[in-house]
Amino acid sequence: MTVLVTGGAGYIGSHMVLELRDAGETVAVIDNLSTGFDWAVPEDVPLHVGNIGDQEFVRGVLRERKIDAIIHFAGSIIVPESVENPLLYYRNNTANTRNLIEVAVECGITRFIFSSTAAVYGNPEENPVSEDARLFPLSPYGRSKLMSEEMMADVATAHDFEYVALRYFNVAGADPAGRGGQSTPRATHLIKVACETALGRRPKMQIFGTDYPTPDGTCIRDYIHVKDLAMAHVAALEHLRRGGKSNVFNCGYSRGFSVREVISAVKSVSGVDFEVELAPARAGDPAAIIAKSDKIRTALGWRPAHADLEGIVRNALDWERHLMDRQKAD
Ligand SMILES: NC(=O)c1ccc[n+]([C@@H]2O[C@H](COP(=O)([O-])OP(=O)(O)OC[C@H]3O[C@@H](n4cnc5c(N)ncnc54)[C@H](O)[C@@H]3O)[C@@H](O)[C@H]2O)c1
Ligand SMILES: O=c1ccn([C@@H]2O[C@H](COP(=O)(O)OP(=O)(O)O[C@H]3O[C@H](CO)[C@@H](O)[C@H](O)[C@H]3O)[C@@H](O)[C@H]2O)c(=O)[nH]1
Repeated sequence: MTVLVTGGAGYIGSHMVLELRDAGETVAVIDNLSTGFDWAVPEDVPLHVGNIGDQEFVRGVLRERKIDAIIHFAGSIIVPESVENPLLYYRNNTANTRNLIEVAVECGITRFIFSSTAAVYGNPEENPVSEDARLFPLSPYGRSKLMSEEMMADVATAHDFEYVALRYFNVAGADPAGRGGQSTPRATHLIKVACETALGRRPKMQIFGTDYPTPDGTCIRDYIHVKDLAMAHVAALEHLRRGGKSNVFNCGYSRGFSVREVISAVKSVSGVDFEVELAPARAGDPAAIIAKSDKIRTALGWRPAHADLEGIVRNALDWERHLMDRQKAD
């Protein structure tokens, strides 16, 4: 039986593929390579290049391989871009997920794991925020993911279909063994941007917003190592295979760092005091968001092993150096 990973050529999906392979699973990938890379998929893992919203294409892949479960990462991920182009997000994240689920149900695939996001909470009334808090996304990105969660709940009621929605907080870092990392050009994620600046790939970086109601005025986020996140999916897959029911879990460490604290960590780990400018706040950014994570620890037995900001930054910097060497060699 094969585990199908959509978006498996992207940042998180490619780590998932590595983790599944390490566990001896048979894996196949669907990716349209819009932000992913074919080289990020190991050569012995079949890569089907196409759109998850294209039902004929997906049906063909599901019929060709005996699929035991789908882990669905494919999507568009940038909060400010979703504010500028909401219809792109409702198509790629909501409509395409709908099309994928419809074919999954038609082909009798009953186990589905979905990449949701902390952005479904918006600005939480309480931090750390628990899964049953009020859901009030501030951006089309967050709403596009919340709609998918609601759709999956309805499908699970109507059909033989169980899902786990994992609400990721801010994913960062790279494979500690150096096999993968975040490779997107023009990335917008804080840790990646700061690492690029430390290594001279950008002349300077900006802090977006300095008068948020937080101790140092900058936004607070819960940064989770991509390897711990991949392990959360392994635990979710085991849960569904044991006959576990549909559920929603936060993926974070229950602690937050401000933008200034993250930049200090990158400066200290890299040893480079790079230039940082203060800039206006970005649209759609909540002030602070930290995961309550007891539910996934208790229900799925998830035990993070890389919850250390310096370690996350070290792995991210190592991957950035690897990308620079790769580009020099090309
Ligand atoms: N990175 C984060 O901090 C974060 C946080 C919360 C949730 N997520 C979610 O995790 C998932 C993966 O994010 P990522 O950071 O790895 O991003 P990414 O852009 O690196 O990966 C997304 C992958 O999906 C592919 N893709 C996009 N649309 C597709 C389509 N219609 N058909 C087929 N393939 C398609 C892209 O080519 C890419 O390889 C996304 O669903 C994202 O919303 C990410
Ligand atoms: O150059 C930069 C980049 C970011 N930030 C700030 O850093 C924080 C984190 O930003 P970023 O790394 O872009 O992540 P988020 O906007 O919090 O969104 C990420 O984390 C969400 C979960 O919390 C996911 O759903 C999204 O897909 C993912 O992009 C925010 O306050 C940004 O304003 C800066 O100040 N300067």
